[in-house]
Amino acid sequence: MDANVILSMYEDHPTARCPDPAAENTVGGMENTEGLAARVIDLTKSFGSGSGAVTALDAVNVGIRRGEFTAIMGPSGSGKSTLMHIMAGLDDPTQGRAWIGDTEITGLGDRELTLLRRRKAGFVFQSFNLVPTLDVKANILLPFDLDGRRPTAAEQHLVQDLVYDLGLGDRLTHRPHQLSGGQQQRVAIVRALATAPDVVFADEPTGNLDSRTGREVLRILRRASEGGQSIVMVTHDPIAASYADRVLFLGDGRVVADKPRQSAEQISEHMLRSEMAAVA
Ligand SMILES: Nc1ncnc2c1ncn2[C@@H]1O[C@H](COP(=O)(O)OP(=O)(O)OP(=O)(O)O)[C@@H](O)[C@H]1O
Repeated sequence: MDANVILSMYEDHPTARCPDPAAENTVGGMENTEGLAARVIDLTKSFGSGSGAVTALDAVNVGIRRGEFTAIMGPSGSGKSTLMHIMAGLDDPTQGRAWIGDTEITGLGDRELTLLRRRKAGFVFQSFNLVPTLDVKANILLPFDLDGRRPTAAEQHLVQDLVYDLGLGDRLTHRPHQLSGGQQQRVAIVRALATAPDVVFADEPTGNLDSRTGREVLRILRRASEGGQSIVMVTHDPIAASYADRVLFLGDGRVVADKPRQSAEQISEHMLRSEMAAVA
């Protein structure tokens, strides 16, 4: 893994900005925007052009409530990762607007966006993993280092608790290549939560984990949301999604259902029904 790619999550991320978002500041289907940790309106994302063009997102409106654990589900190719990348300010929409907290990120300069991401957001993305030249401890403390500060006493406690809960205590001096995929994933999770960011974006955070560790991660994410952080998690796993307060289902680049907490059985049933509808 190229260290520059990983650092780019926290450092300047060169992207083409949405030049002049023309949409009115009315948020379809969203209540009071003050309670939202992140939101997007009329979000459209296309890749390619001409006959090869793909519409990954089609006029999506989503608000992520503060202190809520939101799961995003949907068939492969439905736009989950694209939505999360744009919400996290790691990619730009073709059209539409996006906010983290009260700050609109579409049109924001690279430097401001970097600072905002660094201070307000945490990331667990499979494609953005650990810096290979740093040991586990340094990887975990990277967001603090890049922000030019040391963790506060409370943050040190939080990190220690997370390291203990996720069984990484005896791995702090190891480099990523000396860890299993699941251990690397756990380090990424500790790093994402270490600064207690307002919003954590997690793409398949339990994907590489055995079921016991996966449950521990989900409990930790739930606990973080109960403490007031917002969690946005893309997952294919109905059991993982059953830990969330809210489940958004995407289909063909649109939000096709927005449900309050569901059991794993209800989620599986919904997924099955929508997959059958798609092939009918
Ligand atoms: N960089 C890209 N260039 C071209 N097409 C892309 C690109 N990124 C995504 N797409 C297309 O956009 C659509 C949505 O992709 P996305 O990765 O968001 O789906 P997903 O729901 O996260 O899928 P999965 O569950 O398989 O990870 C897909 O058709 C995909 O092929």
